[in-house]
Amino acid sequence: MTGIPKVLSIAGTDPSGGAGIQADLKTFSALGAYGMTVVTALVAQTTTGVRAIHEVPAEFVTQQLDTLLTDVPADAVKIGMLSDARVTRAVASALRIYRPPYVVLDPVMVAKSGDRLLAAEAVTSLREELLPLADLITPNLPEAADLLGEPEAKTLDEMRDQARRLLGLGVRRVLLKGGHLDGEECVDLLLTGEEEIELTAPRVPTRNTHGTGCTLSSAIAALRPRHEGWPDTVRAAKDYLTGALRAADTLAVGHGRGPVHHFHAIW
Ligand SMILES: Nc1ncnc2c1ncn2[C@@H]1O[C@H](COP(=O)(O)OP(=O)(O)O)[C@@H](O)[C@H]1O
Ligand SMILES: Cc1ncc(COP(=O)(O)O)c(N)n1
Repeated sequence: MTGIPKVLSIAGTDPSGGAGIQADLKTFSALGAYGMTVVTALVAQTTTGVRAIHEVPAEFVTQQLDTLLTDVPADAVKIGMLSDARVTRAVASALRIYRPPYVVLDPVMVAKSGDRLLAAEAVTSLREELLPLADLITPNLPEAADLLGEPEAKTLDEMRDQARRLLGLGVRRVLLKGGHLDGEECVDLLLTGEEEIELTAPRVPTRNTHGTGCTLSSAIAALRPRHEGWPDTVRAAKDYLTGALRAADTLAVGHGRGPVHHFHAIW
């Protein structure tokens, strides 16, 4: 495409600015995209964890989507926290109507603090209604295990097997993130149906990893309209995230797991 991509995040909030919709907008801006948002939940959270969640009614999520997308079509969409099954179905239904060219689904379930961001009973709707509409899903290891109803992968080989089984659920492409495994490198696996690609980055020695998943999925959505294909896009997005992690310790935000740092760069 030519021009500035208009990219939509459908997600929950983080007042500390490290994760959720706030992280998504920072990522879009840093990567030269025009950011738009549809809020699914207001979350009282910070670097130390989630205190409370105020859900947005599904009808109002639909109203936001209709209002926005009838005026401004999105060149790409990133989906994050959906909070419950009704919101999940509302988003699925809007995707069927508006058919954005690229849909990146980060199946957010549990915050790093351990708090649930998607009701346990909504996992079925996510799997059955939303997964088939996504061009790429970006689960971490606990999310992949939950989607498959299996124990969490502990090795790269187990990750590869689970990524293949995720494709078997009817998704087009899977980026299975390996940040939760130990090791000097953070290895993610991209399965496109045609290729299986290992994406490796040095593990940045920081505890400030709040918002890594949000940042990666947003970077993919921001970059996809201007890159050749998914492997190219995901590589560039991971490079951006690794840079943001390297810069994380220059920030001093909060008393818990601090956020990654978004800085402006030309990609
Ligand atoms: N310390 C780190 N250094 C470099 N990359 C990391 C680090 N921690 C996580 N990542 C990368 O950040 C992305 C998201 O990480 P992961 O922890 O797997 O998922 P989530 O943030 O959704 O829990 C992945 O690309 C992962 O490889
Ligand atoms: C609203 C919202 N969405 C997602 C996350 C997960 O964050 P992370 O990227 O650290 O896994 C979060 N903490 N809050």
